[in-house]
This record gives sequence, structure tokens and C-alpha cells, in this order.
Amino acid sequence: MATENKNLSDYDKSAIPDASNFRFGIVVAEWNEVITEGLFNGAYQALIENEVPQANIVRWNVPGSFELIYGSKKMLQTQNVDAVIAIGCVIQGQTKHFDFVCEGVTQGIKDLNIQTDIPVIFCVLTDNTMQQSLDRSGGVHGNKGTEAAIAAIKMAYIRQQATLQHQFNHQPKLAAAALQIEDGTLKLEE
Ligand SMILES: Nc1c(NC[C@H](O)[C@H](O)[C@H](O)CO)[nH]c(=O)[nH]c1=O
Ligand SMILES: CC(=O)[C@@H](O)COP(=O)(O)O
Repeated sequence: MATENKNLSDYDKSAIPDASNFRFGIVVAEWNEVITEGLFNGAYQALIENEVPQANIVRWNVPGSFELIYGSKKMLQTQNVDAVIAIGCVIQGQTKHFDFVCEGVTQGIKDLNIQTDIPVIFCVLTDNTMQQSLDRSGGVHGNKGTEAAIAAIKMAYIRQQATLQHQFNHQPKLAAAALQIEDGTLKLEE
């Protein structure tokens, strides 16, 4: 299904996991700033609407989409986040540079998802025209930033559940204590 057949901002709020304890990093490319700011606003508002505290959202800017790779790597290494959203907008110019930037950032973010334990969400528009980018950053096709924020919440939840399951499998008492701390039922002996 192409974007033109779905609205990028649509999601079922009742199907979104509790995100109130998650921390999110958002790395924003400055190239095509009008577009990336629109994508950021979509992502930020979606996180806030899903009970993520403002203090749990860390934003860094990088020069262009190619720098999203390094910026996302340093974000997940240093900011104790549960997911990173990488926001960029690459628009076809006169040369093949578009191809190399798009392929580079795609492969780089894919590599981060393989090589690290923190999900990095690909919120990079790769469009032929500025109008296509406007349409996908709060225009007629919705906002890819919103879509990316929902993906970030879902992937942070998957990571959390997988980590807990692994602990239960290998350290059941520690995992049970972690859950009791999480829900406030842990009773410490005097
Ligand atoms: N043309 C676009 C770029 N190009 C810049 C690169 O992303 C990079 O910053 C530069 O090659 C230095 O390493 N970046 C975008 O995000 N969008 C473009 O349309
Ligand atoms: C994606 C780009 O780097 C591109 O917009 C730069 O434009 P050009 O190919 O005309 O140099």
C-alpha cells in the first residue's frame, strides 16, 4: 500500500502500550528544515499525547540526514533512551547525491538496529519533490513523524518485554523484583 492510500497520522490510541516511563531521543537533520520541523512536531505531539513526559524527550540537531547515523549512535550511547527517532528529509536534486545519501542513511540506521540494543526508527523522507515532502510532514498524507513516534513506542515496549522475558528465563527472582518495583508492590524486609 502506498502512502497515498493511508494517512500517516492515523493510529488506534487504545492499541498503544503505556509509554509514560519510556525515554525517547529525537535526532533532527537541519537540511530541508521546514520539513524536518514538521516531522519533529508530529513526533513530539504524538509522544506527548501518549503520556510521555516532556522531560523524557531529548532532542539533538545534526547538519543533514547522513549525520543522523552518528547522532543516533551517540544519542543511544549516552542519553539512557528506550528508542531513538531519526528525522530527515532528502529531496532529489540534479545529481546522484540523493541516491548515496538515501542509501547511506538507510544502511547506517539499519546497522544501528542490528549492532545495538536500542531501536532506531527511520523517519527519513526520500522524496522526488518538496511537495511530496510537504504532503508527508503534516499535509494531505498526514505526518510521518507521528507514524515514527508510534513505532518508537511500540518498539520500546517490545524491547522492554523481551528484556524482562530474558531475565525471567535466566534470573527469575531478579525479574520478579523488577516487576514489583515497577508496580510498587515490592516489600523490603526490615
Ligand atoms: N541534499 C540533502 C542532504 N545532503 C547533505 C548530507 O545529508 C550530509 O549532511 C552532507 O553530505 C555532509 O555529510 N541532506 C539532507 O538531509 N537532505 C538533502 O536533501
Ligand atoms: C540529496 C542531495 O544531496 C541533493 O539534494 C543535492 O542536490 P544536487 O544533487 O543538485 O547537488
